[in-house]
Amino acid sequence: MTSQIELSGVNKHYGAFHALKNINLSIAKGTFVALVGPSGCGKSTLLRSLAGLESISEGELKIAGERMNNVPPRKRDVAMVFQSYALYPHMTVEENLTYSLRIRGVAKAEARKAAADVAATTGLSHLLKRYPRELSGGQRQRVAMSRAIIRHPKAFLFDEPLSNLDAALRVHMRKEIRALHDRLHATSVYVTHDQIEAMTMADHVVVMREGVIEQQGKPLDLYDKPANKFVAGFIGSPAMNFIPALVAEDGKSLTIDLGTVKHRIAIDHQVQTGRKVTVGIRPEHIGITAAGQGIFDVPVSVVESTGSSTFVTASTTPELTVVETGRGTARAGEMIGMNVDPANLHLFDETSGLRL
Ligand SMILES: Nc1ncnc2c1ncn2[C@@H]1O[C@H](COP(=O)(O)OP(=O)(O)OP(=O)(O)O)[C@@H](O)[C@H]1O
Repeated sequence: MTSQIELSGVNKHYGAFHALKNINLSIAKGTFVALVGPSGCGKSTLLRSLAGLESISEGELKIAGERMNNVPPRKRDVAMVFQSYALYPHMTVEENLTYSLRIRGVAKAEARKAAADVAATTGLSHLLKRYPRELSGGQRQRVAMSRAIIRHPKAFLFDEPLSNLDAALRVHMRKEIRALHDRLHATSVYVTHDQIEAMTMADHVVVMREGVIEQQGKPLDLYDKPANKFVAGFIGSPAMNFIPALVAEDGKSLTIDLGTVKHRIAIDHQVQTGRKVTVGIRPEHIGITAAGQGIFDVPVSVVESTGSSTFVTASTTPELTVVETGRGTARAGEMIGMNVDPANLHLFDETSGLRL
């Protein structure tokens, strides 16, 4: 498939600060890509570099096959949708939508027709005469998206567009944005610090840390086979449990260290005997049984239920979190047994953090 956006060896320096480090990323036409990572990892810088709002220090950026390094933002033919909406407060919805066409010389009647068409797609037809202050957060976000759509850009660039909305509306809007992307056969790059948003919306997730792409791939591939401990801890909620361990002399089991107690658990592939590793176990991959019935027993410190699922914290060192479906059976202050399937264990080198 042809690449709509292609970054090769991209670096960005802000003075002495190295904000993007050797970024290589190829985005096929029609793909929805999410850039995720903790605050300050460089995801906004990367998005702004695509838009031309930041210049890149080294490397090459191509959009639809054309080198864009020195092309000004307005000539890149990409549309950015911001968290702050960036609507003109003194203009009606219709004027906000037609403005970018009008300044490009499109005739008034044609621009109004385009606005009406886009508004029909985004459910804004009845709001065209309103001012931004007369709209809800979700409606303003829809105007911001409509304003991007009306230009038929080569790519949509979203910078945390849902951060200002409440939880229920976020869930609704993420479906709406994804549906729009599909309907328009768009190419979208979406920045978020919310890994659930990234996992549910994107075809391709790019996980960044300190200016580096730590891993990129399909959402569930990142969940199933995180390349390192950082990605393992970042993708998945609640976060993966990490336990220090030593590979036993048979190379097929581990001694995990839970503070005061050590336990032997089986692994499903051979690892060098005596190697120090970190074992990762997702909270949803631990089974709870009665004490004495599992592979090992732990004391329960906290039980939190949302009704549909129950979060159990074991007061081991490090603490372990387990998610059970439904109300669960664990009680704070009691002992429980834990079971893990060796196929669900993730092993990382203790020093490098890389997957084994
Ligand atoms: N104009 C600038 N001058 C110097 N440093 C900057 C500038 N803009 C950003 N940075 C630094 O570059 C790093 C990456 O910033 P960026 O805004 O891309 O992070 P982010 O991943 O989008 O974070 P957040 O989720 O908090 O928005 C940060 O450490 C930031 O302090």
